[in-house]
Amino acid sequence: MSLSLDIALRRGAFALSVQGTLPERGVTILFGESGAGKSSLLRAVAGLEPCQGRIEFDGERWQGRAGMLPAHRRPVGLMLQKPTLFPHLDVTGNLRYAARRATMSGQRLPAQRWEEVLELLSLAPLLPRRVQGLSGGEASRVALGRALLSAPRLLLLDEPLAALDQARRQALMEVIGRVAKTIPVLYVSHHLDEVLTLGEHLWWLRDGALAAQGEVNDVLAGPGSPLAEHRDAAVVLRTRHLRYEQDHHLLVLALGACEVRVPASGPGGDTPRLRVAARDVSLTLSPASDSSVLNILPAVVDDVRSLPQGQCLVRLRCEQQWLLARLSSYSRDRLRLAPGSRVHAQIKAAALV
Ligand SMILES: Nc1ncnc2c1ncn2[C@@H]1O[C@H](COP(=O)(O)OP(=O)(O)OP(=O)(O)O)[C@@H](O)[C@H]1O
Repeated sequence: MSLSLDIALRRGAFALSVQGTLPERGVTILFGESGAGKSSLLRAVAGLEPCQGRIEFDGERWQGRAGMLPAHRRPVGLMLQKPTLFPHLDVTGNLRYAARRATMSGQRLPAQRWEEVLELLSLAPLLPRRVQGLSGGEASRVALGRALLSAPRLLLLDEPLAALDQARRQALMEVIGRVAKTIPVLYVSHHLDEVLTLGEHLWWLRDGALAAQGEVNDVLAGPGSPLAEHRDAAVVLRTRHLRYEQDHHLLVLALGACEVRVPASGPGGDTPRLRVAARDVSLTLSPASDSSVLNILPAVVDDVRSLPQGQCLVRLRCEQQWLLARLSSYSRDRLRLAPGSRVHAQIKAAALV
């Protein structure tokens, strides 16, 4: 456990009260609707928002009865919703400031770190630029670079990709995912796409309190899932790379003892996270041998939840992981689906691109 907190704050009519612990590594998405209190919570952790209660990080007390550790002494890399760069410094000056801060706080910035961050975020062409002239996306990249160069032990990001186009979003999500292999990242978002691409853990904030927290799939598929009624309800399956079938351009992944085939242009590298939308999963009682569907996985129904407009959401246990299927209530009744029913989940490979 890295960050542990039990805090409360009040701003006008809004009250925040949160108890939680963050894992030692990985991206934890702080998810919730607009006004749920995500930014307030992030700012409180950074020391920018006075609050009551306790905040500890790696055994250090940042906030407690004895007082509050000032923001500049907390080893956090912070990127706020609106990147706040120093207007009197150019991009180089902004980045060097963060690197100096790291050295002052006793962290040693490895020599190649500067080059790495410039490379990761394609910052070299921006170095001589004044910050006033930067586009929103460029300013976001500089702000993230600054956060990374401060040698943080905890990265706090408030909607860091909001100003970026899709290609840059994808690239930066990869950068953040890589950083999160070594330190914890608390990442504010209300985009399901970011949850499914990056989130290993999820803190779901509703009306100033954590409605659920845990491993991303446990929350997404859990009984009070924030997304159950969402048309894009989905889970992320953890799989292992098995092989690439060149003839059919298919990547074969292991999901427990089962194989899953996904269209791919090449063998790929990292441990694949497989996003499976509930609406792309259909169920049969026996495994179809004459179906065009490539992925047919045995599963057991855990729960069936009725949704509006004659729909239902079926939660399945499949190779020790959760899977969701969105069906019509008509199909549920026709197949007599109930907790304990043994079924076969069909997932079209084309839906997994
Ligand atoms: N100084 C303040 N005085 C009064 N209300 C405030 C103050 N600061 C924040 N609030 C209110 O607290 C609530 C939570 O704000 P916060 O910015 O933390 O939400 P959020 O989940 O980050 O929202 P968004 O996704 O829109 O950024 C909002 O209703 C906001 O209006």
